[in-house]
Amino acid sequence: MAKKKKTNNTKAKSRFSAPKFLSDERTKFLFGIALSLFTIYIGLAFVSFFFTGGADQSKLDIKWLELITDSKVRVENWTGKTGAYISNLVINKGFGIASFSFLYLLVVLSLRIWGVKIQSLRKTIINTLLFCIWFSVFMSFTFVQSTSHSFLFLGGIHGYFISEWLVSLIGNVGTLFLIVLSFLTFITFAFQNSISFFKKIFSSKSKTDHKESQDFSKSDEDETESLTSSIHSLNDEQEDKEGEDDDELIINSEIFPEEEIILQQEVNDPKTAGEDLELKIESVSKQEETVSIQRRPMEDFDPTLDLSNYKYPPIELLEAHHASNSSVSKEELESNKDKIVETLRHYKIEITQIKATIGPTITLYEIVPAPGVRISKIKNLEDDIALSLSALGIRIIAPIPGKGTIGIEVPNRTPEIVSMKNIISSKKFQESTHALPVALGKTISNETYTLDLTKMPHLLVAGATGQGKSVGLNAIITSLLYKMHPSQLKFVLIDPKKVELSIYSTIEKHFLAKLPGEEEPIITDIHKVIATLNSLCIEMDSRYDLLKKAHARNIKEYNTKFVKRNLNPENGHRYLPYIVVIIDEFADLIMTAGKEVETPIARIAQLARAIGIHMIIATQRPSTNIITGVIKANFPARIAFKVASMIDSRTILDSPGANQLIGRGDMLISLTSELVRVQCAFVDTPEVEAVTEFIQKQQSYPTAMFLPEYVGESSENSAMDIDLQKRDALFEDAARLVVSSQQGSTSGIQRRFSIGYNRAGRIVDQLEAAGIVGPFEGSKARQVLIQDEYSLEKLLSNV
Ligand SMILES: Nc1ncnc2c1ncn2[C@@H]1O[C@H](COP(=O)(O)OP(=O)(O)OP(=O)(O)O)[C@@H](O)[C@H]1O
Repeated sequence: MAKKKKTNNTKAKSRFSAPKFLSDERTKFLFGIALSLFTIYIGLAFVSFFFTGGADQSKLDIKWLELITDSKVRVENWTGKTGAYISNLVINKGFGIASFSFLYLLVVLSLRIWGVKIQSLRKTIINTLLFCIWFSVFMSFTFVQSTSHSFLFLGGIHGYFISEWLVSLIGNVGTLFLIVLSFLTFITFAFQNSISFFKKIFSSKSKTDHKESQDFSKSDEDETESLTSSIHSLNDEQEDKEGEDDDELIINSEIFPEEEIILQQEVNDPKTAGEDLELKIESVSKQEETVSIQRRPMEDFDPTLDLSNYKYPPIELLEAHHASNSSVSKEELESNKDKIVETLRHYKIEITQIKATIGPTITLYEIVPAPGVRISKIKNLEDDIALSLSALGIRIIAPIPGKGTIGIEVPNRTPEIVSMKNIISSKKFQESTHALPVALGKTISNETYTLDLTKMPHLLVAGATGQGKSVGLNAIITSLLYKMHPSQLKFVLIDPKKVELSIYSTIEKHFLAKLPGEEEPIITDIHKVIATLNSLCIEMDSRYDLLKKAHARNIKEYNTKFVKRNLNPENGHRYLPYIVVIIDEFADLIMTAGKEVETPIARIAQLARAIGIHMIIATQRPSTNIITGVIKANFPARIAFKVASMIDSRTILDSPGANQLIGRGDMLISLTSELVRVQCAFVDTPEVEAVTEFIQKQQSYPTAMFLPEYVGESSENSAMDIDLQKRDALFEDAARLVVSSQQGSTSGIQRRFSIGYNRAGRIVDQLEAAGIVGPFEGSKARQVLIQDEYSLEKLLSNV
């Protein structure tokens, strides 16, 4: 099977790839030069033909062979006999002055060889040829009389014959109509939105006919301008699609990397069972391919333009952490294998095959039990095997999903540190096309493990204290800092412990978002946390409104439209950066504020996926009163570091396993139902500081990104302070709205009366003071205390 794939793959490659010498840089270079010179030569020949064609004509009437062999024959054309001959052939005997379009084709071709892609080649060739044919007929038909005494056929012989034939067939009027029709057909197919262009021309024309508009000429101009730009943008879109196709081809060819195929082959190799089992050691390349950091190409409208000189942090800021790395010795592997086999035999379990895959901190022994052995029997021997190996953190996976083997994970005696440097520079991370790429560490087979945060779409991180949670969060933030531009990503950092995330306060103006008027970029105070989370809910609502207005289904579509300049900033549209909310000690928040934080978090978690707000919440207390059902339901992606008990593991992952981890960054990741064991990349505080310092030194935005203002509807800001004598002008109308709809939400009033959030908030406070709505209840709408309009009117007359 694997072989088949491989041959198919190579076949596909050979079918699609050009001969090797053609892709050679030197061949391309020389070919490019040759074609450019040839283009100039032909250009000169054509131009010269206009001046010298008459004089040369008689000399060109001899046979071609004679012309080139007889050196006595001299011509006036600046490019000699060849140029004169080609010009005469292409212009006079061919397409007339329309032949100049061939020069355009040659220029496009030369540029393509030099690597400059201005248009799709196929489209250019087809359009140019069609235009050339049409134009030559048009020129012949239009100027047939005026050039009858000249040596030059403006439409060439081709145009002359076709137009003569058409005139004889359908007459002058018919030919004229046909020429106009064919021109419109050409335009319609060459430019996709030309129909709407024409429609707009006609509609604007009819409008102006009816309306005696004074600035007639101005509006017309505008119209044309916008249409031209829409034609451009459409062309660009098409180009992009074609570009995407190219990309897809490359990606497809990378779907089955060779290493993987070889690996599969090994697994499928039939292996004879024997008394003395031979240990097969899976050789997984320790050093994954690394690449120098490459940046994504810029798009039409460049959201990064404000900080166009921004430099991404260089990889040298991170450390390699090589010092303590050592590999697992053959003796260690053999001895572990013997102990596993011995323990299993002790319980009368025979195995037919055993294979070891060495990971950075653990080694996976895969065994194939003899027929008839019950898998649950092996699963129950976890403790016995751990005892015989005298190792902590043995985990048995029975069976390994999709492999048909049983896995026994045994910690290595000397674990290796997986450095962030290695992970960031890995090809997999550098070439990842994820919208929010996160590099977490290495899997058991030494592969870099990356995630797309937008797909999660929220992440729950839990683990006992000291097991690597903070390092894990730093790894996530660092990998995002290495891949994203400040205009594309903002963090909201919430850290009740006050110390863990403070390291990032220096990049406030580049990468952080906070409430307006806040001093501290990292949110530590519980009241501010509540305000920030509610403010994020407002931001979420306003983003949804923008998406609705733009007819976009998600932030990606919206931003693409914005980048293509299809959305007008004057209508409130703006480039939407992704917002990643990181809460370091979630348990603290739930303990102190309970529902007040749980509700907005759940709301964001449920709805924010499409509009680019993603949450990562971390906790060291994985108990059910912290990770509640609501939270669990909304955080399908979870990471568990080592926890104390199986119950904790179940709370986080819905299955045991996290209690058997070895700590120091050893983690289990649950995305779907499957668990993946990954060694988290290690990034030390000085490394993070170096990265943030590098960013901080660069030009920044004037402030952090401001989240929408949230009116502190906190209970302390009580209704008692409100003076009802200074009621808002909309107070009574708002009261009627609230009572008739029986909904006391600030945003409802804001929308209904098209007023700002602050004013709507003040009105709601006044309504509360007047006893029309109840007190603030988190992000839920307030209770309406007046049931009918009659009671309301009575109350209003007394206020
Ligand atoms: N990926 C890793 N590789 C190697 N060592 C690690 C890794 N992650 C953590 N460690 C070690 O474990 C120690 C504790 O890690 P960390 O501070 O991240 O734990 P924590 O779970 O955040 O603890 P707390 O909850 O108390 O903040 C680190 O100082 C480091 O020595």
